[in-house]
Amino acid sequence: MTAQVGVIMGSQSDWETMSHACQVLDELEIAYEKKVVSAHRTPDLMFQYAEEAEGRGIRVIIAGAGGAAHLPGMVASKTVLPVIGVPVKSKALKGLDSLLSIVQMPGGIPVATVAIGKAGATNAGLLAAQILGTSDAGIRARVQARRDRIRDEVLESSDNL
Ligand SMILES: Nc1c(C(=O)O)ncn1[C@@H]1O[C@H](COP(=O)(O)O)[C@@H](O)[C@H]1O
Repeated sequence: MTAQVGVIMGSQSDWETMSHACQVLDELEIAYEKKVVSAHRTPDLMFQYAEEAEGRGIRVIIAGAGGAAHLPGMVASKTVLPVIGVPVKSKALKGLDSLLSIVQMPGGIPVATVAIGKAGATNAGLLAAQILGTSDAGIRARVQARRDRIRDEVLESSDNL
């Protein structure tokens, strides 16, 4: 199946976080590709990836990076596909640096920024699914079923107090 979501990250060390986005996509039966691409360390590959993604059938890009997290914004500058930025938790500043680097885009080039770390990566997977779901009833139904399951788990959690 052709990948509809491109999951990219600045370093292999981001995988622990970004794997949570991929888990959601697996769960919702959405085809994706995953790759290490860095604005800083592999700038030519980054531009090539951003320029070629749409032509390969990618519809949404999830980009995770930590520290001076320029990857999501730079990718967004080279494609009109929606880019979801995941701030990876950094050691020195606990991801606040990543968050601010990703969220404070100049007007005109948006990056949809989620929360720092695992919850953000999970939500990035869900947001990508919801974007694809606007034109795919099957994905919409699977997202709704996941919501229903979470609701039921929360309602049942009172029984274990
Ligand atoms: N922020 C970026 C970019 C980028 O934005 O292009 N490339 C790598 N990195 C980040 O550097 C951190 C440390 O990377 P290493 O663990 O490889 O030293 C990672 O969180 C990565 O996302």
